[in-house]
Amino acid sequence: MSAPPTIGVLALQGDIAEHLRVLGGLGVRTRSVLRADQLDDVDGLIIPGGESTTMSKLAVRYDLMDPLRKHVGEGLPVYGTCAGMIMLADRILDGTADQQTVGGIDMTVRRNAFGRQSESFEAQVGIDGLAGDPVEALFIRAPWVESIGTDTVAIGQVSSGDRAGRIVAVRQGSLLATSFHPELTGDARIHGLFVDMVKGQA
Ligand SMILES: NC(=O)CC[C@H](N)C(=O)O
Repeated sequence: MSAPPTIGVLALQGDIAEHLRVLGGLGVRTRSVLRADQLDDVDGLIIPGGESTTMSKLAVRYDLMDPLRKHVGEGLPVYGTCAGMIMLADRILDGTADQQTVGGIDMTVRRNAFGRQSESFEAQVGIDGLAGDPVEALFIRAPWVESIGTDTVAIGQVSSGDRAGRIVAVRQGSLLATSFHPELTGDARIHGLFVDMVKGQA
């Protein structure tokens, strides 16, 4: 049997521990990534939820922005949740003037699109390719995907209510992003999908 893959969590800011915990339950090796050279040691990377403007500033300060772009360009599988989704977007709306992203997914993402922290909510989201019930998705000052390019696949949309149809999960090649936080709701299926992507099985 081949060794389990090592999946890193970008540890600049955000809900790092929660992702490490879910990954640990899936039998992969994990490590926190804070330096560019650590990117060479991982088979996949998660960019957590948090605050994308802060994460962006810290990535620049820690000399991680260009190395992250390089690894994404070379095909490193990366999964971004919420602020992590924003970090993976080629284009953002309602960002701050100096806000940079790693990019990689051909999409336009609107920050804080679902409203303020007090308007955090849960909704059921069916994810294409995921067996079983829809995911109980938790949105916290979440972005939505305003538009996607031809190579980007919308794999999850809000199914009911006044946000029905909003794209909240996308995949483009080895990159995956969700507006919501499966690391906080105890449903490991999306992390499982990402582990399969890292293994080249999805
Ligand atoms: N829960 C989150 O990750 C919130 C994201 C945050 N609103 C941002 O713009 O970065």
